[in-house]
Parts: sequence; C-alpha cells; structure tokens
Amino acid sequence: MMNPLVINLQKCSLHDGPGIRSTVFFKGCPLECVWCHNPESQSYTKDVLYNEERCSRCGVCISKCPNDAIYTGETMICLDKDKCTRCGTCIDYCVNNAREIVGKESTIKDIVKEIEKDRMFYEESNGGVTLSGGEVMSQDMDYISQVAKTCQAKGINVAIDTCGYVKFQNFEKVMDHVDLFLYDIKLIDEEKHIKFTGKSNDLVLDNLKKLSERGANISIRIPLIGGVNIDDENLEVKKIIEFLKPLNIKNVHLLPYHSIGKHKYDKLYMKYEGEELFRPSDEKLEEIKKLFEQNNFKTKIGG
Ligand SMILES: C[S@@+](CC[C@H](N)C(=O)[O-])C[C@H]1O[C@@H](n2cnc3c(N)ncnc32)[C@H](O)[C@@H]1O
Ligand code: SF4
Ligand code: SF4
Ligand code: SF4
Repeated sequence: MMNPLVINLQKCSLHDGPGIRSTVFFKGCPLECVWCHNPESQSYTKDVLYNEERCSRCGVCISKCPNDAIYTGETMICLDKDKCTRCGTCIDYCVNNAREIVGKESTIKDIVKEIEKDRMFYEESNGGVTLSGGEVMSQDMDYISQVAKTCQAKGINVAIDTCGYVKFQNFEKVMDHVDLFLYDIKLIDEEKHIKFTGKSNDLVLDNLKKLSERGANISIRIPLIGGVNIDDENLEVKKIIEFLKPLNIKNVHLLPYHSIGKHKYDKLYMKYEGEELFRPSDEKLEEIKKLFEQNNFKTKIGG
C-alpha cells in the first residue's frame, strides 16, 4: 500500500493549535468546501500546478508530454487531467519553473524525523505537531496513528485538525495518541452543508458527539463565511451553540473567511465557486464571539 501523500510540512505554525507547531498537510479530502483555501489538498492523487504568470508559452512541455495531456488553450497552456499520469516530465523540461508537482509520499520515519527537528520550539512554547490536510482522518489510519504514537512517545504534543467526515473507527484508531482535536463545524443545516461542502453533516455531528462522550480534548473551529453561515439573526451560529452546549467542550475558535487560497484554483485548472462569499465585519465577529461567551464557551477569533 502506498504511503499517504504529503503536500507540505509547515514549520513555526502559530494558528494550528497551542504554541509553536509543525503542521503536516496530508493530501486528499472527502469534502469539497466552496471556500477551501487549500484546493490542492482535495484530491488523493498528485496534482500538476501551472503558474500562468511564469509561462512564456514556449510549448516545450506540449511536445515533451508522453501522454499528449497538454495543449494550447485560448489564453493559457491547458491540461487534460484524465490523460495526465503525473509523471513530472513537463516539470523537468520547463525552464521557467511554471509547472510543479504537489504531493509526495513520505515514510513514517522521515515525517517524524522532520517533526522532531523543531522539538526545541515546541518545548519552549508548549507547542507540538498538528496533523492536518486535506483530511488527515481519511488517510491510512495505521500510518497516521503510528506517526501520532511515535511523536507522543518522544514527548511531542499531537493535535489533529479534522472536518470529521470519516467513519468513527478512524478516530478510534488514533485517539489514544492525540492530545487535542481541532474539530470543524461548518454548518448545522444539512441542506446547506450538502450545497456548500458536497456532503451531509450527519457523520460530522455524530462523530463529534461520540468523541466528546469518550472524553477527547476538543477545540471547535468554525469558519465564519458571509453567504454561507452568517445571517442577521445569527440563526446558524445559534444552532451550533445549541448543538455544542450538552457536549463536554469549552474552547471555540472562530475563523473569519479569507480568500488567500483563491489564486491556487487557477493553478490547478479548477474554478473558484466562492466569488460571492465574504468576510463578516469585525462588529459581526464580535457579536458572534459574545454569543458563544454568553454560553460559557472560551472563544477566540482566529486559529
Ligand atoms: C484546510 S482545513 C483542513 C482541516 C479539515 N479538512 C477541516 O476542514 O477542518 C483547515 C482549516 O481551515 C479552515 N478554512 C478553510 N478554508 C478557509 C477559508 N477560505 N477561510 C477561513 N477558514 C478556512 C477550515 O474550516 C479548517 O478549520
Ligand atoms: S514549458 Fe513551461 S514555459 Fe514553456 S509552455 Fe510549458 S509551462 Fe509554459
Ligand atoms: S505530468 Fe507527465 S503526463 Fe502530466 S502533463 Fe506533465 S508530462 Fe504530461
Ligand atoms: S474539509 Fe477542509 S480540506 Fe476539505 S475541502 Fe473543506 S476546508 Fe478544504
């Protein structure tokens, strides 16, 4: 079996859990959130990225591609994703570095070795490692739980950043080796959840209840997205609060929408469907924060 693909191991991360952390982004996700700032993390296969600004349209990649997957479009060099085998030939021949491959197989040993390098920072800041993505909980869970177990055994704090859309057995496989779950709730309204993420939220909410019942340490993350879960009466937010109240959860992080991942859609030949979305005003964010605080949640704006 292939090891999971890693997109990137980000050092000195300050928004993916407490302290200074290294965040490992695994590739592949069962959801397709319209606003996702990491579109390169959605597919479970490698992707070829194309940077149009660097491309001189020399055509070399077209002639070198062994699968005839590249062709000239009206304004850019196009890719037939069905034909592309991610062999990397076009990347090797592009003198302008306009193409790059995303996703690299990594052994448990290599990942842990890389994580360990920043141990000093973790110790000084009460940080650690965060396993994220994409959706880390939808990967090979023997691999993920081994990474978590090895890090914990070395005294490194382990957090998991998840959308929760996986079978509960995946949580059971890893939870003994996890110090903190950063668990996303995007919407309670099921129809809207399907509309904006492509999937029902049944599993997400069910798993959260079960995790909480099992005594897991959980911080909730809620992306606050104008046009999706923000309204004048804060209806969706109030539903989230009512859902969380009976659970054994105290910490809530509100993540205001941003569009910094938008440019990546072009590079992946994907269409960004979130043009209408917007960041809630600072007043609105404070209003929502207050609502959570009134219900005894320790709430912060940001990751
Ligand atoms: C990329 S996701 C990876 C973890 C997992 N797949 C999830 O959705 O929880 C990491 C965090 O980024 C948030 N996020 C994604 N796109 C965002 C955007 N455009 N603005 C604000 N937060 C965003 C998600 O809600 C999640 O809390
Ligand atoms: S080889 Fe590079 S610069 Fe030339 S057309 Fe292909 S992507 Fe553009
Ligand atoms: S990665 Fe290989 S198959 Fe895909 S476009 Fe480049 S040369 Fe063609
Ligand atoms: S669940 Fe997370 S990684 Fe997956 S599409 Fe949504 S925001 Fe992106």
